[in-house]
Amino acid sequence: MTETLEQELQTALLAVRQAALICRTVQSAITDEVLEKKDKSPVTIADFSSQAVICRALHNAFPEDPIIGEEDAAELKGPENREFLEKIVAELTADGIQDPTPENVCTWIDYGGAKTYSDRFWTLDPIDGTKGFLRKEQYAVSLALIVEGKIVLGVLGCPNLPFPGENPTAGTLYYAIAGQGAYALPLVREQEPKRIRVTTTSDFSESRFCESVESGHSSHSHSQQLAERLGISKEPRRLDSQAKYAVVAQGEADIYMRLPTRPGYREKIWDHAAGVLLVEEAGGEVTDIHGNPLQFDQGYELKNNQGVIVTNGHLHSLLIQSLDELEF
Ligand SMILES: Nc1ncnc2c1ncn2[C@@H]1O[C@H](COP(=O)(O)OS(=O)(=O)O)[C@@H](OP(=O)(O)O)[C@H]1O
Ligand SMILES: [Mg+2]
Ligand SMILES: [Mg+2]
Ligand SMILES: [Mg+2]
Repeated sequence: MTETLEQELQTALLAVRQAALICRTVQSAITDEVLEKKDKSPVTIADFSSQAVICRALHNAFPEDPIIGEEDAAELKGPENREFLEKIVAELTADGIQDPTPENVCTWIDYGGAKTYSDRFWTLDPIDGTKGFLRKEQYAVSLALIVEGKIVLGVLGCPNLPFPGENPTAGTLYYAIAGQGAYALPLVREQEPKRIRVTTTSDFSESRFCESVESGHSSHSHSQQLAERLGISKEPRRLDSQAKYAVVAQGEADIYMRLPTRPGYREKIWDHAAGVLLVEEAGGEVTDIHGNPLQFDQGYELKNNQGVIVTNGHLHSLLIQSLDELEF
């Protein structure tokens, strides 16, 4: 099946690159263009612009494919947010997108409105790590294609992760195809992709882990307890978004722990799908905190999973064993 994904890969790379460059422009200019969602989390002009351009591109190329995206245009349609919608329109106009009328922009965003599982669908996080984006730190544009419950293609745009040998502000575009490896290329220009691989560290005392910046997204106290128990002495690397998966996939850290902060929370598929394939294709391993595989056939949430553990593979089973002794 994988050899037939060339059109999907090219469409996804082009769309994520375009969206990531739009996000970068907005991030450099950002002032107070934020809406608060029902769950009190922030969403910006860049989140909506990114979802609009990616869904538009996917819909043009694959009109039958459902897209499970994080955002929707419901709030934008209210008169109280008309000015906010106009700012998105202005941003997309400045970026040379054709015909970004307010109606079209809402339609494009709502192409990402699928909620339930199907045999073939895309999942999109137009900006993962919106809080990082607002802090002018790390964030990612994340897109994955899931076929028969398996992630077959993942693309991750990380505008603030440097590509080795390039200007530090160049940013990196990552992708992986099931069975074909994980790759990185500079975000800003065409270049031969470079294969990336996880580390070979098998000793916790030499390992480094990464985790969320926000302790509301991943329990820092539990990861610290675990690190002490396993003899991990290096300081954790805290960064927002699926950039954490990229950092493990390219061997800059050995572990990414996402530990539940409350029992009822279920991880969203768009927060993980692209990153998971990237790490697996770079030779690493990803499960939930109980060692179970993440199930991407349960709708928009990882209903049957709790937390996420990502490693280079060598450290996985011991880490899961130690986690079993903690209470969540
Ligand atoms: N309680 C809880 N537990 C786990 N995850 C949660 C929780 N609440 C929110 N979210 C999701 O966290 C996404 C951002 O995760 P990060 O790892 O980037 O967090 S951090 O910014 O580094 O703190 C964030 O994604 P974005 O909204 O795309 O930024 C949310 O989907
Ligand atoms: Mg997210
Ligand atoms: Mg998001
Ligand atoms: Mg969000």
